[in-house]
Amino acid sequence: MPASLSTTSSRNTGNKERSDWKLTAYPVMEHFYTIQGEGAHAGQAAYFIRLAGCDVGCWWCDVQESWDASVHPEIAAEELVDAACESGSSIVVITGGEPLMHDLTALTEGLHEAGLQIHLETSGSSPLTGHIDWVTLSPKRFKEPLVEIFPHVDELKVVVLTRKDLIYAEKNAAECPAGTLKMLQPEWDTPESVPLIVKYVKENPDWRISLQTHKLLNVP
Ligand SMILES: C[S@@+](CC[C@H](N)C(=O)[O-])C[C@H]1O[C@@H](n2cnc3c(N)ncnc32)[C@H](O)[C@@H]1O
Ligand SMILES: Nc1nc2[nH]cc(C(=O)O)c2c(=O)[nH]1
Ligand code: SF4
Ligand SMILES: [Mg+2]
Repeated sequence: MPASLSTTSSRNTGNKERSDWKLTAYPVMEHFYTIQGEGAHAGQAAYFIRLAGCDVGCWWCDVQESWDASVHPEIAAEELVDAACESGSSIVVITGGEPLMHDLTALTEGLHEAGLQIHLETSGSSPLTGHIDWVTLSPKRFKEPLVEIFPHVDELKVVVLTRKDLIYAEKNAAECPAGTLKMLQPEWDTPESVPLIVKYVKENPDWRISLQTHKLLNVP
């Protein structure tokens, strides 16, 4: 294949050299148009790009089939941007897997060139790349966020199973900018966490509850 037609890898190598954004390819588990189910933008139509690969390993993760990038196809940024544009959405959510395992420079350049707003769902465990309009940080004890992400956080969303997670939520909130939206999200299969979260938010009203409403609506 001529060099001009070959795709370049999105692997997050820290290499700042940039090639044409259209040809940069990412391992993608799925991309689809749906309703944002979680957090501050819940209820808004959004195009989701779920990049494959995750090295965090949360045992309760609801998308474990995303972890192994090698079983998912590489898709060029141009195809992803075209699909997002054709959906008619004005918001694109980049999620995963752990999307920051990939250099998001090319993908975000293309999405912005198309006039789209870019939201990111991340554990913050790899370096932040690309230009993002809304950063949702969901920190994990299994692989802690890098401190460099904290100044960029718009929304902190902590998954709660037990009381320990509320302490972990406060520890992370202390690192985030003033004005960060602070969300507690029940782990889906741990309904016992709900009374704990309700009590906590009533006593600490600077926190809000985020529910995975897409699972209630039965949409992707
Ligand atoms: C699948 S993750 C992908 C993005 C990134 N790896 C992260 O963890 O933020 C997307 C969101 O779903 C949350 N999540 C994953 N499994 C969950 C579960 N079983 N219950 C509630 N939230 C969950 C994560 O904490 C994160 O906020
Ligand atoms: N509808 C819908 N909303 C979501 N918000 C965050 C999600 C994610 O997996 O990152 C997600 C998802 O998987 N589906
Ligand atoms: S960091 Fe995100 S994708 Fe990775 S295991 Fe945890 S919830 Fe799943
Ligand atoms: Mg999800």
